[in-house]
Amino acid sequence: MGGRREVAVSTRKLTKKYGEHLAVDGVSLTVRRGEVYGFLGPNGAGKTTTLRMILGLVRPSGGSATVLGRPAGSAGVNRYVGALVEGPGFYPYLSGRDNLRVLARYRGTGDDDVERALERAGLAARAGDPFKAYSLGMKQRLGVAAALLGDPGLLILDEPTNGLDPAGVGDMRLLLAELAGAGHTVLLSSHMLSEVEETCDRVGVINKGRLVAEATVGELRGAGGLRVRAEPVSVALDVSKRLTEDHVTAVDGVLHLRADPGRAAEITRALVAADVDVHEIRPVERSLEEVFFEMTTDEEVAR
Ligand SMILES: Nc1ncnc2c1ncn2[C@@H]1O[C@H](COP(=O)(O)OP(=O)(O)OP(=O)(O)O)[C@@H](O)[C@H]1O
Repeated sequence: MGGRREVAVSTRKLTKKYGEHLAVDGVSLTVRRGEVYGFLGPNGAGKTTTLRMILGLVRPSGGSATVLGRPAGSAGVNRYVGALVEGPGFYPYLSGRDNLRVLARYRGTGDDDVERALERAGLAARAGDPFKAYSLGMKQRLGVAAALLGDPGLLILDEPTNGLDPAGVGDMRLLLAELAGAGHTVLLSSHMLSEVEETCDRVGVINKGRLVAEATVGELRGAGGLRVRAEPVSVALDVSKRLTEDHVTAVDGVLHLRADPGRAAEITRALVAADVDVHEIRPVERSLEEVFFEMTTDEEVAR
């Protein structure tokens, strides 16, 4: 039950340091087979670096990643993985179709596969145009088409809606739904909640290199919270973090705890036991946007 065969991607305390900077800080996430998983976070949160480690393109400073039951980047595994991570090097003077044909040769697939990928990515009508004439959105579609070559079971797409207009975003949503319906697993990143909330089965939220939540969209939305005004704020923050495994943000001296509102009495007791004066503690209902904003707001900046 729930064994390795159910898991498409799993990372354990995956970490990447650039000098002293922790770009990815102990990320443990799980993508199940057949699901569309949204990896959500603001710019610079560490999404691309995490995806690159999962693909074996960047060596982790610590922790590990497993893809389809094998170590990330190990021989043979990438055959089952299609990826769009920062524009692949396309030849500017070749058409979209010919660019894909070159890649298809590497992947050991044929022209039928290229046509199917172009069709699925919504690029068939312009497949004969040179790459350099493509708009950003069309380049993005070509990147997705390239990821689809060989019909891999697992797709890893870094910001696939980047540069797409609203119609393009809608098309991408349909494509993802179609892929999921056909049994593919999709791991995609985005910095826009609205882009993942309809499409994704589950969401991992990353902020400043750390995974701050992993849940279904429904769970995130339903997740209760508590608003606490207490002094001294720094002690209240420490206690709250301890009680909620770090799921606390402080905005203007008010703490927002991602915790079951039913825990209000327990949390109050712990605060008082730490000599904190509790002025107010009450449950809060928030929209998904607020939940996301709270989880990804830089405490220091917001204060
Ligand atoms: N090769 C590198 N050398 C040094 N720092 C890096 C390198 N790659 C990424 N970083 C830093 O690591 C952090 C995370 O970057 P990353 O690109 O993974 O974030 P992201 O969530 O994908 O953001 P974006 O959506 O802007 O691409 C950033 O602070 C970035 O500046």
